[in-house]
Amino acid sequence: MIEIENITKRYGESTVVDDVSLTIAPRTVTVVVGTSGSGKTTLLRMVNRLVEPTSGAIRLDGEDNRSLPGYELRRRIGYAIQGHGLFPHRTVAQNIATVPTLLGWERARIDAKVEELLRLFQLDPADFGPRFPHELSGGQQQRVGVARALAAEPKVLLMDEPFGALDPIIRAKAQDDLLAIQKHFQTTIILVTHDMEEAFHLADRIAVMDKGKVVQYATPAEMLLKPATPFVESLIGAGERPYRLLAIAPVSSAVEPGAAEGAPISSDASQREALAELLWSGRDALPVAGPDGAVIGRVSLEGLAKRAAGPA
Ligand SMILES: Nc1ncnc2c1ncn2[C@@H]1O[C@H](COP(=O)(O)OP(=O)(O)OP(=O)(O)O)[C@@H](O)[C@H]1O
Repeated sequence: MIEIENITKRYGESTVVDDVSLTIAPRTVTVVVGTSGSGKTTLLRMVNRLVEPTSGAIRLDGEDNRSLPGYELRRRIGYAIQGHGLFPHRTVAQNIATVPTLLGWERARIDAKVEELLRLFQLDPADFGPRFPHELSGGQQQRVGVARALAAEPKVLLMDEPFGALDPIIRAKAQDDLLAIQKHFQTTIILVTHDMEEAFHLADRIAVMDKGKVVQYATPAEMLLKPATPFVESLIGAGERPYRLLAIAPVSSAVEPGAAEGAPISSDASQREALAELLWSGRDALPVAGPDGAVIGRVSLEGLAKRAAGPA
């Protein structure tokens, strides 16, 4: 659990993070979105104390993040940034081993971890381990950057526009990989992006920042249903793409197990029709009827929000 309590950061006269409070549940993905300069990066960096707050407190599992020296805190918290930040003169394996080495892990444990991570990120250890960063594609470098951030098995991973430099197709793949890995390691992730589609795809909860303040902190579905301010509404409405994606996909490909109340929707209907019905009726989920009329599962607002943001 991460508790951010009344955190403020001022530089001279300007308040760049203004009295922000957020509670982040363990093993969830929280995405911070907002316009450029709204304070997203500053907020993130106060968690691992790359930036010291002017006032307020941050607790990790109940422990104030000032109870450790900054460098020690940063060994415990993974940090991945845009452009990956790999050491150019170290191999991929050495890059991933950076923090475990600092922590004094035994060689065999480090080697096993490097191999496990490379495999998880679908990079053959024998082939990629000995390479240098410039011998990798952008997408591969990014994966190694995230693998390095996870090497010491941090409970918390901070990510600042980690996929910003990737083209849209690789980006969608990288996001899916991240979700799989987050589930595997049960990591708590805070990720900063300016991309709403990315936010909807990845987030359990989204924090929208505007001028240093968090103006809404909610699940994607809640945000779709009830944007807190016109600014949030404009962010959500920014792209037609999610709705187009929903319009071309049938409900049958979004069916989840489970029950829901009320009249069922046909599995042949479009996901956009299902979304319209959900929003219109204020329900979280609808039962889905198969071709023979029998209920085969449900379609949920949460599930559709994720799909709308996902790859086509
Ligand atoms: N060290 C600093 N000294 C003075 N002002 C700073 C410093 N760091 C950041 N700022 C200012 O704080 C504000 C918030 O910056 P921050 O990087 O947190 O925004 P952001 O939301 O992450 O923006 P972007 O999406 O453009 O990266 C900006 O106006 C920035 O100029």
